[in-house]
Amino acid sequence: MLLHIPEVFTKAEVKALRQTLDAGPWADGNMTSGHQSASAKKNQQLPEDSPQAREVSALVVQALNANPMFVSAALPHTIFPPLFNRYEGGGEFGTHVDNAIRQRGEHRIRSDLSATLFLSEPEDYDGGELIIEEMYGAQSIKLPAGDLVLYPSKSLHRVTPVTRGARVSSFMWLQSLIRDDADRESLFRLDVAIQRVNLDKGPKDAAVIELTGVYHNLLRRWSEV
Ligand SMILES: O=C(O)CCC(=O)C(=O)O
Ligand SMILES: [Fe+2]
Repeated sequence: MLLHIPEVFTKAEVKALRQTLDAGPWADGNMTSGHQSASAKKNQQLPEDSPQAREVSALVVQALNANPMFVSAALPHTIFPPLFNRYEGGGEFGTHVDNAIRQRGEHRIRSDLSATLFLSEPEDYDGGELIIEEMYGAQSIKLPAGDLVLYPSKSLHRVTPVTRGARVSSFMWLQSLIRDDADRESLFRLDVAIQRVNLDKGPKDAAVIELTGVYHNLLRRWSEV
């Protein structure tokens, strides 16, 4: 499932984050690539240990953990520290699949989900669409600054050349409590449905209580903690 999560950050927050990021020591983007994706990648990244990357990375994780739609859809186990990239002057990222395992120091995660948080407004650059190949065909994603797209790490994806302006974003991987995409999507849809019934009938309604029990019992069966 591919999910658009609006307004992870407000416009004012994006502006402040961008001020920090833009002052950082941007470098060639091939520092986090696997062998195949390195040949496909033409962009810049902030070194993960730079103070700017560390500061904004922590804010991104904090905002995501406080975002109910993100938590419900991703059911995060561990979010690998978000990174930052910039494409300009024809920069692009050819078709690739993300590495299955990410390691930093002694932390190792399996990448179940990938996400891009857009930090440039779409009208400020041409190109830079994130094209994700899904079962039903390719989806082209270009979101307002502050919005995020969440997608299964197993999907082939690419970023089209940026021919005007610059596209700055935060990109990240996470391990989910639920490894299987279909199981995770079912839990998300069940949660959304429970919230709707809850709004309609209130939290003491027998159906809401029963369905909430089913949600937690499925989570208990399927989660890896
Ligand atoms: O820039 C993006 O939106 C995606 C980046 C990406 O696919 C990657 O770094 O693996
Ligand atoms: Fe990727």
